[in-house]
Amino acid sequence: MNVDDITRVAVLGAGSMGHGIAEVAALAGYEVALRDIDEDLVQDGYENIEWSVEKLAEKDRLDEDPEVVLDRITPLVDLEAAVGDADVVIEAVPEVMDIKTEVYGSLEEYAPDRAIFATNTSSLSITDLSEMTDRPEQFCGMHFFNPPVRMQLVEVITGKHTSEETLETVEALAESFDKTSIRVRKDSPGFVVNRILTPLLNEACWAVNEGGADIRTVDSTGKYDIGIPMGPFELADRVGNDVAHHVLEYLNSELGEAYEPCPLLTEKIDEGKFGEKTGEGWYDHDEGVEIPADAGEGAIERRLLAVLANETAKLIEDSVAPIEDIDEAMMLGAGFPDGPGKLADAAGVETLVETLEGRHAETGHPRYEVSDGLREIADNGGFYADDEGEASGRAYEQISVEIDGRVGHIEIDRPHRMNSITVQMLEEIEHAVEALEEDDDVRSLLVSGAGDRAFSAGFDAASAAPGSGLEATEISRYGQQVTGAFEECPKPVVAAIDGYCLGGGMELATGADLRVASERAQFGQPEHNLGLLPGWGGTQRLSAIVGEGRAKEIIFTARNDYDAETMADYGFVNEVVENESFEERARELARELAAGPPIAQKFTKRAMHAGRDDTGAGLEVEAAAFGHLFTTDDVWEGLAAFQQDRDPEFEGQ
Ligand SMILES: C/C=C/C(=O)SCCNC(=O)CCNC(=O)[C@H](O)C(C)(C)COP(=O)(O)OP(=O)(O)OC[C@H]1O[C@@H](n2cnc3c(N)ncnc32)[C@H](O)[C@@H]1OP(=O)(O)O
Repeated sequence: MNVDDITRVAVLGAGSMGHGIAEVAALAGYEVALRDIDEDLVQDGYENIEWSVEKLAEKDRLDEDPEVVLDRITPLVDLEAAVGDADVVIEAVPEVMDIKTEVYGSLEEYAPDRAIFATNTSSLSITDLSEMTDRPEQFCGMHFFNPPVRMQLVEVITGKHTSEETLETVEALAESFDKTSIRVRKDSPGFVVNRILTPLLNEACWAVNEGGADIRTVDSTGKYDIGIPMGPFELADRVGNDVAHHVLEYLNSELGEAYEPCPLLTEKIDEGKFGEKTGEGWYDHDEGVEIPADAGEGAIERRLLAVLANETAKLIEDSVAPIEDIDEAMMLGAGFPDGPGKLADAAGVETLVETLEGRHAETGHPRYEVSDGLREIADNGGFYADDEGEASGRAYEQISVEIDGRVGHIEIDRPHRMNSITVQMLEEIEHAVEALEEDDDVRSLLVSGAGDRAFSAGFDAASAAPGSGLEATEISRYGQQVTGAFEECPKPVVAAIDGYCLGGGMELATGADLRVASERAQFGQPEHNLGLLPGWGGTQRLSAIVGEGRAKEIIFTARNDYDAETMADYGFVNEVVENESFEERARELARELAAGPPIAQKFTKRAMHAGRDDTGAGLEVEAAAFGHLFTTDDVWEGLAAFQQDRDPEFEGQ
């Protein structure tokens, strides 16, 4: 079956995953049957979808009426009616073998022969499940992440009997759901994301169990030094300690003692402290979770990275997935800032091997045995090393650069985090602008954001940690320099703005000479919501374009929803273009400018910018203030409120 032949999708199980998957399928335009074993369960699932679809509409993220989406979903209890005419059946019933056996038995009886079966299991063998049916070649894993409507990743897992045609169709189906699929090429316990994430959580527990660390130190290391969105304990409380323990027990039974659950984790389970859902886990969630930004320890960082690297290498060695797919999966499925391969390369794979060897000598525990795969990767010079053993790494990791005729195109490329900007990305942008400036064949620059949700939502708030004012002043100065690089570039620069253009992202666009926006673009300088000020030139350069009155309005209101037409009225946006034709129009404009007179363009930019008041002095005050603000309680509050999705309460401290 081809993906174009699919019109009807049946989802079995209306729990949190089932109803989420049904919603995703309906949003993509499929007719969906949502089935569970009793009326109340199906109705609960359907009501959850109603709530979620309404939320999407409120956020302006629906192209059609919510009722139209909801009308595509039929809640049902009768299995035969649910699957009788289905092209694809996605099973998301509880992870209990007996329940699955019963479901697949009946399913085979009612579903048409053409139907593909896909299971959302996270911890059972795809091959075993496929063998419960008469169509194992039409059976594969389709593993979504929670909540499906928000999480970008789908692992498509092959079973022993799965045909290539089935895998390709399910991958295309995931794509039509607007998801990114990675193929798990072997039916291996935990697939990719859980296989890497759970040993990380386990290792965090072992670090505390051995008495050398407390949970806040470990979480501070994970969150602020490695840069994962939550500390390991914070994350375990979010996914549920019971869930993490269950996956570990499964890995332990299938793969051996290296996956022995840490006794401290087992204790939490015995005490019923499952995390957020029970109000208490590693943290007391009535009191809230506060993780210090500066309590990380290098030894713990190396230990966590070493375990990540070892697991990753085992998956590669076992042909479960190549490194590029593993890295992408961990970024999209677990919010890693970079994949484990990239993180390990940055830390030095050889160092991580030594860390594992040292811990193995000390404890004798099998989880520290260095896999053959990791040794080989270390010998080759890293996960992203070429055959000669030199780090080949792509020149850029967080942006992509291409030369299209006479236009140098820089694309900000972190769509899974709204193209938010890290210090590494600033370095890459600076390097790219310099390289394009020096390339005589390039006559104009175009800068845009990957995907259609954001040009950029600003500085990466997840990696920002209040603390050293001096460091923040430096980050501000550096951001000013990079956002100013467009201004100083002698060639004309066009910013192509689609989706959100906020904070540092808007400051980057401010540095461009012309701005083209899609109708759906949204602008703002929301830094005051975080207790900050626009620190990458926003207090200076925005006024030069829209005038001081408008600039103050934009900064003080801290809104994030200025629409493109309004920003065109304010003089910020030069052209607003229909969403569909926007990208082509931005390219066309960049091409037009590339045909202009380079010397006249260079001197025009220089003359116009030289005529401004003393922006240099203003930038210096901005950077000093930005640094000072990073030492205040208000920034703690602002960043915490963003991460916890609530309104901040500023005390002016
Ligand atoms: C000197 C420069 C300073 C600055 O630039 S300070 C930062 C200024 N920017 C902001 O304050 C904007 C922060 N972001 C937002 O308010 C919201 O996002 C949006 C309005 C842009 C979109 O909201 P929604 O449609 O509900 O999406 P979502 O679930 O919030 O975002 C999707 C994923 O993107 C991550 N993300 C968004 N913005 C940032 C950011 N600025 N830094 C780091 N991550 C960001 C989220 O956390 C989430 O990630 P997950 O799916 O893992 O939960």
